[in-house]
Amino acid sequence: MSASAVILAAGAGTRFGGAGNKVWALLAGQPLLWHGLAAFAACGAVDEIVVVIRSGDEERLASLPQVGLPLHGVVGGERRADSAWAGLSRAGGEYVLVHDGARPLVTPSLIQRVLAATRYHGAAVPVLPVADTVRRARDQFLKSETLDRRDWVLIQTPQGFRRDLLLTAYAEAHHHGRELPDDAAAVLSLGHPVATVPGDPANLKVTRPEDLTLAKRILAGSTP
Ligand SMILES: Nc1ccn([C@@H]2O[C@H](COP(=O)(O)OP(=O)(O)OP(=O)(O)O)[C@@H](O)[C@H]2O)c(=O)n1
Ligand SMILES: C[C@](O)(CO)[C@H](O)COP(=O)(O)O
Repeated sequence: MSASAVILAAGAGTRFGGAGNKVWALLAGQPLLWHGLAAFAACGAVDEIVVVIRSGDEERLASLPQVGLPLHGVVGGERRADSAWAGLSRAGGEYVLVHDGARPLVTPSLIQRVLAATRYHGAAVPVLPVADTVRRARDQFLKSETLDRRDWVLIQTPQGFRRDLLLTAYAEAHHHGRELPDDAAAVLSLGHPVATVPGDPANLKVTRPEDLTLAKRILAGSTP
């Protein structure tokens, strides 16, 4: 049963600031994107990687050190969902794992965990419990509304799906003009269940500059 990884690297990196797309920022001497590619190659359960890049990044992608799996570069779109669709359209596996290129600390064991649950349930995502109180706030002041955190989880990637299911879900979402924060949202809107597996607190999304500092500390094995 073949599996493809679709790694999304076509964002603008607006919140990260600075020049260029954050997936090319260096972590331990290699771009953030490369670390994710290496983890998928090391997991031993994926047959190919589709890397979704911005137009103009083709040479940069080709110049990355090889990771030992076939890499196919495709150009992404304006929104994350557009890029996921572009990657999905190139993926050939029976199963697909869609991953943020901005999550460099994904591990082979997390990938294997997601893929095993995906094979069983058709759709699976890694999640973290919410440790802090979650309360609505506006204009720098708290509102009284507080969520029961036991009912909520934080969602990570990679998110795994049967490829035919995710293709149908994205086609439907596009047809209805739905905004999709992640890939699971498309599948959930079909009414299909999405299983959860334990995520990894270290699998952070590098969103702002301080996240890169944290990722460096985690990789160096020091206490954040
Ligand atoms: N049109 C887009 C938007 C996002 N992504 C990718 O999706 C992942 C998660 O997105 P996010 O963290 O929001 O990245 P950016 O869109 O680059 O950041 P920002 O929203 O701050 O501009 C990133 O790996 C990003 O490269 C993508 O491939 N195509
Ligand atoms: C897919 C995701 O990483 C799950 O937590 C998240 O939804 C991406 O959000 P972003 O605003 O595109 O960073």
